[in-house]
Amino acid sequence: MSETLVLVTGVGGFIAAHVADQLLERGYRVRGTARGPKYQALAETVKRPGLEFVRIDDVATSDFTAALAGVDAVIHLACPLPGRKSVEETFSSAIEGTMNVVRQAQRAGVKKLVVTSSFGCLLSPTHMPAFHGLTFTEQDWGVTDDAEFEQQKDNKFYVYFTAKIKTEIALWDFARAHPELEVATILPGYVIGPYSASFPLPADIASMGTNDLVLQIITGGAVLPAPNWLVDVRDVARAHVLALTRLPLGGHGDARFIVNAATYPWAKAAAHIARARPALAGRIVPLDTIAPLPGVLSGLDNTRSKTVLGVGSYITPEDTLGAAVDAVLALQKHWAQVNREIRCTWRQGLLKCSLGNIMHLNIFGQHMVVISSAKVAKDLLDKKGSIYSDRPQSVILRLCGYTRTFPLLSHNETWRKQRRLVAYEFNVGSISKYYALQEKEAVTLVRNLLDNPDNLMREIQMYGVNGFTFPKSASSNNYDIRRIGSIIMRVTYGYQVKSVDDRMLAIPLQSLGNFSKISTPGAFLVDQIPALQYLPRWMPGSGFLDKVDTWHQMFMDSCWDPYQWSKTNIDTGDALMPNLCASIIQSQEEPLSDDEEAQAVYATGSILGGGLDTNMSSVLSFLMAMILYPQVQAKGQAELDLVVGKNRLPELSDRPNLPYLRSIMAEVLRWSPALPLGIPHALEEDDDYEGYFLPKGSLVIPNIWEMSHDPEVYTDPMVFNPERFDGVDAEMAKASSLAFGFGRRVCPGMHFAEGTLFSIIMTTLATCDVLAGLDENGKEVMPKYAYTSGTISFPEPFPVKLQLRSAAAATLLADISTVE
Ligand code: HEM
Repeated sequence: MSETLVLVTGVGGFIAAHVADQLLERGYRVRGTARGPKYQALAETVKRPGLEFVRIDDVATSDFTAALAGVDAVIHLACPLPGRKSVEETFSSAIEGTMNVVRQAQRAGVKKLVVTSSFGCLLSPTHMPAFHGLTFTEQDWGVTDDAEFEQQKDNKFYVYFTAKIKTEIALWDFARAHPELEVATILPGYVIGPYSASFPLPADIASMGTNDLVLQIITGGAVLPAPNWLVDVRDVARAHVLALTRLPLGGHGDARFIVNAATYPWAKAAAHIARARPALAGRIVPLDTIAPLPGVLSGLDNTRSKTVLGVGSYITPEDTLGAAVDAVLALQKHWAQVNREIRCTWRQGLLKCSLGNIMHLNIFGQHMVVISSAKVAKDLLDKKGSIYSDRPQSVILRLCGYTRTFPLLSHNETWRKQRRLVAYEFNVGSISKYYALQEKEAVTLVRNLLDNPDNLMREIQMYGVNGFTFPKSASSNNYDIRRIGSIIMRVTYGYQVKSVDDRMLAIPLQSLGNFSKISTPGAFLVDQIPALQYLPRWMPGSGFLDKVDTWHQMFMDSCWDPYQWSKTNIDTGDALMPNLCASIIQSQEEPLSDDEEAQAVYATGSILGGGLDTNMSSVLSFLMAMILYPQVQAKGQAELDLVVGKNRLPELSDRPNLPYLRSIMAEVLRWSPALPLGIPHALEEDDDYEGYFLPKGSLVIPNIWEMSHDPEVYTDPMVFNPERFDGVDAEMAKASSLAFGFGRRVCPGMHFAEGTLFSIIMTTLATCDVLAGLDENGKEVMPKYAYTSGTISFPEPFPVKLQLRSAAAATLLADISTVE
């Protein structure tokens, strides 16, 4: 064994472990640094001749005297990946961490230093040049800009790459001032591949390295629409070791090395995995939904890594991807074995994972906390509402205007103002004034469905698939599914929707459809690279900005037009009373200021967005459940016959006397929550929960579907079984409240929503049998429990048939006037 002792910082990390392996194979002695618990685990489990460990808790501030004793060379790799730390900590770990090690090494007389840098040090931290069809060489440098940084400091990638650029500059400045030092830097592309066989496997996603992107692809997550300069971790480790052996290599112009196998976009990687691993293909998002890159991808020139370092030929991207997929699959198996089951399925357009009750993911540097237990959701989102009530901010949604409405506003004063404006109108004490309206609209829905049952599913299909496009040929009466939209327009603005083409509802619906498309994770690169919003309109890749203009205009019209109509018509009597808009306007002694008026416009605009699809989804789930569980239907009808009789239609005032119907409604909300993953919250401060560290800025996703299907709480959770509540309202409330979210962001329309849903349940069951529809051959088609993806989830289309229970029921339905 060689006498040369190399200090490897952050030795448990993805690349560092391979570096240590390769050094040992070449006969070097290795001393690895690791932090507290990691140090303990390494010292106890990794026993190899020539390898020792030393504990360093904070690379930026710790004393390295003991670590550097007798050391001949340092390979410095320890650095957090994007988003793993706050801005200050990222800078401190990257710049101070590197300089602390380098300064102390120089003082200790160590001459040879190899430092891991990044491809990000070759270009601006905006990454715009990545799409300009260039070829980067080691002569290229990223330039940082303090003013731009101020604008971009919420962008984790920008922060990370700024820190890396500053680190490399500081390092080379120091090297120039200390010519006795022999320094080399390694600038790899995205590093993926197998894990070292001699070190412990990563304990969680946060410590997977960039293999988390591979995990994301094979578990149906979004495919990163970013340049992918791809390189195998074994080649990157080899380059570090070769650089060490080749030192001295000259000044910074000569001793930087791009280490990269190929330019291989993530979409191509996804396509390759789908082809090479057919068993995984079904898990990968449909390839045609992956957003195209916004320009011509630039390349990295790796010539010098071959000619100067002697890397020779790189492992091919296909082999690297194969090894990375195997590594990730093995890791999942390993995690499962250590009794922490990981279940990842692509269902609702978002990564839905559960690892025990709470799971921390790090995806493209964005921390995500997925909560799958009602208790944890309440502990965090309810009890610690002061720090768990923010919303993640999306550039594309802001550009289109949607973040003006309070469901998407940050947890700030404007959100508070808007929420207050609607809270009173929809609180449990105020909503009874809308009961009559909800009852009438339920009657109209049932009547229209009896006349033409096909409408419901045909239109729902168009909503789900095309994003709320209206059928061009729909006749003016066929707007059953918009019955709920009609209720909301009536309640919010006092506006009676006149026909299927009524612009006052059609525009908001189209705007909602746009929202659905725009908010799909990963759909717009500008969310990853915010600088794209400033692209000049003539530039390739700026086409999305024209669409943004159209969507923005439609969003503004959808909020302002109905508001203006309502405001103008309060006094003419055309606006039907009561309505939310009138309540807001009339409750003010003075005319609203411009800002107050804008808040009223966006608060009322939020109601249609919040209350339409959610309620529609629940109504469809109710109809599906009635077809699949006829015994439940019969029991509900029996209760109605007993309590209400057959001589009148039920009313919302009957609700207290209809416990079985109440449990049907609770079971609908539990069985098929309309927002299976809720709306993500964002964490405003670092938090600790039962040993988990949850970093500030994390996206907190309440996995409502999992909570509502927890087998430990709900026996046979997939079975629609209202009996599970034993008629106890508190048990029903526990289940149904999950569907409406948590904490300060809890759905403000929940009582109103329950009124609408209950009206439809009771009117349908009192008058009709809900039966399976027929296919073109006259055969019954039983619905399947299958739901569309998207934030709000609908049952996949299924045919339904309503059949009048009696002639008396027909008379009762016909007798109700629906004209106000
Ligand atoms: C079955 C029907 C409904 C369901 C399942 C539902 C569910 C939800 C959920 C899960 C949230 C997110 C809560 C969170 O962030 O933790 C939410 C928010 C919201 N809902 Fe509902 N909702 C329904 C009906 C309605 C109705 C009828 C309205 C309006 C009258 C409405 C207005 C809103 C608004 C404005 C928000 C945003 C609240 C905020 O961010 O402060 N929802 N809803």
